[in-house]
Amino acid sequence: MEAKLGEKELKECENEVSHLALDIGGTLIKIVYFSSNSSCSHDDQKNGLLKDRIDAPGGSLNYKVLTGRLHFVKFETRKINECIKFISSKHLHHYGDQDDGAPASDKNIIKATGGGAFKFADLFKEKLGIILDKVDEMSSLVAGANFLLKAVHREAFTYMDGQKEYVQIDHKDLYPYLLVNVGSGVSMIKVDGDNKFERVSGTSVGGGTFWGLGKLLTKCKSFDELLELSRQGNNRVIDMLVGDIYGGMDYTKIGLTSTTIASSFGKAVSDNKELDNYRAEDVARSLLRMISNNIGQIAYLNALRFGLKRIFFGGFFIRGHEYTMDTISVGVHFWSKGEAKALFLRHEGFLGALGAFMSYEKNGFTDVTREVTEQQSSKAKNSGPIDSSTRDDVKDNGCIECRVQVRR
Ligand SMILES: Nc1ncnc2c1ncn2[C@@H]1O[C@H](COP(=O)(O)OP(=O)(O)OP(=O)(O)O)[C@@H](O)[C@H]1O
Ligand SMILES: CC(C)(CO)[C@@H](O)C(=O)NCCC(=O)O
Repeated sequence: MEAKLGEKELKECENEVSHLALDIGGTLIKIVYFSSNSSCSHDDQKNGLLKDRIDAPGGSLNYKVLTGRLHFVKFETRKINECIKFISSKHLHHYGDQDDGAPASDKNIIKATGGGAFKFADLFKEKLGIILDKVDEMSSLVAGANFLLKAVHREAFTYMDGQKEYVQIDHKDLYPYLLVNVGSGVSMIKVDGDNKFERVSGTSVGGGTFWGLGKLLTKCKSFDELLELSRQGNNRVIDMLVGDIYGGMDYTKIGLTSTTIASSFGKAVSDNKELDNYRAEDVARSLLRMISNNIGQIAYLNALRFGLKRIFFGGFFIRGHEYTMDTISVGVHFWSKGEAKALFLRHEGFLGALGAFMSYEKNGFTDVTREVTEQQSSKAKNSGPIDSSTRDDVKDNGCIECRVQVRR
């Protein structure tokens, strides 16, 4: 489902929109923007929401607090013109930083990350008159992940044997962790703190590989169709299992059961079948399992390399898909003998865009995380993070209710 302007969106145009950030990837463009319902009330000030600003040298007078929603929208990069139309129709391009000293044509500066911030800079200038202010992709991913993990309640969860369990994140015990962003390609980042990280590995066998090969092998027209097919398939039809090689037996000595995949797609060698003789469902299932297993294994090896116990998986490949998450989790559990844990994020695909959004902090937004956290603490009288109350399915387009502090 791609974004289209509906009545709801048009209504939102009436709200005050501030700050738009983009993550333009190899396959998908992710957009995050904030729309406010109202400015902060006197009560909010009494409740201490502005306390830090008031106490801070320079005071709070330069800032106002807005309550509203962070919106998440995505488009396919190959349909970048639809994205540009969307931004234009909602007038989002007016909501970056204003460079008052610049000539009129260069006034709107929008934070953007991902390779497309470089590749499409001229297109955005030409079509929307905006300058893309490039934010490093890796630091955006890390900033986005840290923000979600610290500020958004019920953001991280484990998924194993069909069981989803939300994980309460202890802020003091968050670092270090491994962030595995599965986009078109895969980046693995060791995160040690706010803006403290190192990209320790990567693999080109990622979401683009699954979608690209899947498209060729099954003739699927959309990524979701391919995922749906995979749900209905049986990988044992094409994958060669240990039991296929060992006459139905386990290879106990090295810890392999008869049902372990010995060779992904391996049965196709001896089956004497053409592609058409396989069900597309089974092909899709084997492919998803192969890619997910491989990512899980490389992630685990990197966690082992640095002694990391928690691995957070993000990127749009995950897509909240049960079988993908299950395969990755089982892989990490199997190889680490239960020592390491795979965790997933509800806003998995928007880490980079959120990180770019957070980078307005220096100029306009300040302490978004804290404001979001404080909103809940004033509501629920505890110091935990907010319940993100995501309205729609964040797999596609959605929003988080929150409070942000912006420069006047
Ligand atoms: N609607 C969709 N269309 C295309 N791919 C999708 C869709 N939904 C999920 N995906 C998966 O998500 C992947 C892209 O994920 P993501 O947006 O995180 O990466 P990207 O930013 O485009 O890539 P990169 O970071 O490598 O430049 C695709 O390769 C595909 O596996
Ligand atoms: C090139 C990027 C960082 C672009 O997002 C991503 O697609 C990626 O991490 N690819 C894997 C490249 C590699 O490390 O082999």
